[in-house]
Amino acid sequence: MSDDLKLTILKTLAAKSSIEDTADAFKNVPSDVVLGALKSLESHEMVTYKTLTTEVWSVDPEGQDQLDNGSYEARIFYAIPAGEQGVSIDELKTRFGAIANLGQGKGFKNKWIKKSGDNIVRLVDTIVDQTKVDLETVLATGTHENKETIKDLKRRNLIKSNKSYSYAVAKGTNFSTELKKLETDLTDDMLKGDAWKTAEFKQFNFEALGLNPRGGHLHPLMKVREEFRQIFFEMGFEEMPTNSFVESSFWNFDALFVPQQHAARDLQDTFYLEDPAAATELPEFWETVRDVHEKGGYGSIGYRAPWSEEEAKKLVLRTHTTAVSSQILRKLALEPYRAAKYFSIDRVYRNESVDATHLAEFNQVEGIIADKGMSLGRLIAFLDVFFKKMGITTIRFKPTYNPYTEPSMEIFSWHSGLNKWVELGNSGMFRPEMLRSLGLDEGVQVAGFGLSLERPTMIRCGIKDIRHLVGHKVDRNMIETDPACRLDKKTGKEVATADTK
Ligand SMILES: N[C@@H](Cc1ccccc1)C(=O)O
Repeated sequence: MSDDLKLTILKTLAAKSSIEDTADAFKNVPSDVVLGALKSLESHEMVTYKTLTTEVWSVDPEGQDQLDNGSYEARIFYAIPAGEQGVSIDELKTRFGAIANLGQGKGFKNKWIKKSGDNIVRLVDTIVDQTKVDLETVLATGTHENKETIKDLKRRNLIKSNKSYSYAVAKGTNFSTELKKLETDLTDDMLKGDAWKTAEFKQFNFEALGLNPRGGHLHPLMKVREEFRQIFFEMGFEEMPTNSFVESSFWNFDALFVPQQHAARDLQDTFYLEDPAAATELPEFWETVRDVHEKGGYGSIGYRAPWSEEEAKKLVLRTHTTAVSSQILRKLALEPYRAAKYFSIDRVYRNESVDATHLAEFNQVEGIIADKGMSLGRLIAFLDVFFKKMGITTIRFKPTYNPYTEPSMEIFSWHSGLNKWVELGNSGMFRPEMLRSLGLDEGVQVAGFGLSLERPTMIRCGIKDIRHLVGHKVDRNMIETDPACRLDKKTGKEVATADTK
């Protein structure tokens, strides 16, 4: 804002005590510039001002045509020869086109012309083209004293209005012809002397909008995890507590009827703890588990191989969240029977070499459904609904082997982007060797399924390398801008689905 203009305003006020209309006083200054200067002076109470609004009319192209060539009604009038014969309506239409009707209408109203059979004849000898006269007035003065005329011309789309603003200005309570420079900061220089006592400070503008703060963004894994949680809750599941990454081999393997000689227990697959290396004791029912491994039971012949208590005590970083499910099922077995659905989503560890599709630590989404009469058919139906809720509409199953489930099924989904079936997870009906030795009643069937959290997240966010989901490899730009990574906290839902990516 130029101080010059402000000074000019103040000086004009000093001389005249008020400015009636800034449009007259500052002809060449645009009104928004004047307004800026006035606002600034007003904030220091040096002036007060009132806004004056004027409506200025200008001639539209159609009005300009009538200014140049006469109004439509005048053109029609002059096209009609004097005398009783007149001219045929058809001929006027051919000569004047669309404006013939408009001109005739106005001519009838003005009593210049009348209809006679199929012809139009004159009623008067001479006319005054009032429309043209009125348009000339508007062109010259920006308005017309007759408000009805303005209305009529506007209705006929011959003129249009433009508002212009100017201001009436008077002296304010702090009026002076000098501009004070207001301080914005209290400085240590001011404090060293007496300047702070007399300094005048600029007021804070509490109306100004601040910059939008850079908010946090959810990590894609957290986002997809939240979606899964919501789906589980919607479907009546309870969340299992999963706070311990370290479990005994007993819960991670033995209670699940994984034979002690199984390849998955090898050092290549499982991280064993060094210190402490072993759990001090096994749960009270460990002998039941030992017996089913060594000798069988519940219709099974067991593995008929030696089972070592020491092996079961070894502490491991849990290789799957089923190590948590086994404990929940044991708890359930000790309570009076009830149907139950549990889920967990948490970190597991496997001794894998890391590449674009493998991490040594990743997250599992796991669900178990315990119910009398639970069946493979119900599990398939359930998984269908479950994955549909994730936007994954096409799934299919392939038989597989797990030591703790029979039958077992791998879950595949059709990935339209990759144009192939991708494996999503694993599932099955827990074996009686496991359920009965955990203490669950005969007749209680338990279905389970597990999948990685990373795979659906990669599909969802279009991430090709799983390593880009962890640590410093996470693409911050993607997290901040990819709508798939923006989670609506209320609904937990997102726009993109596996099929649209
Ligand atoms: N634990 C299995 C998943 C699973 C859970 C429950 C039943 C069947 C399979 C895995 O790690 O892949």
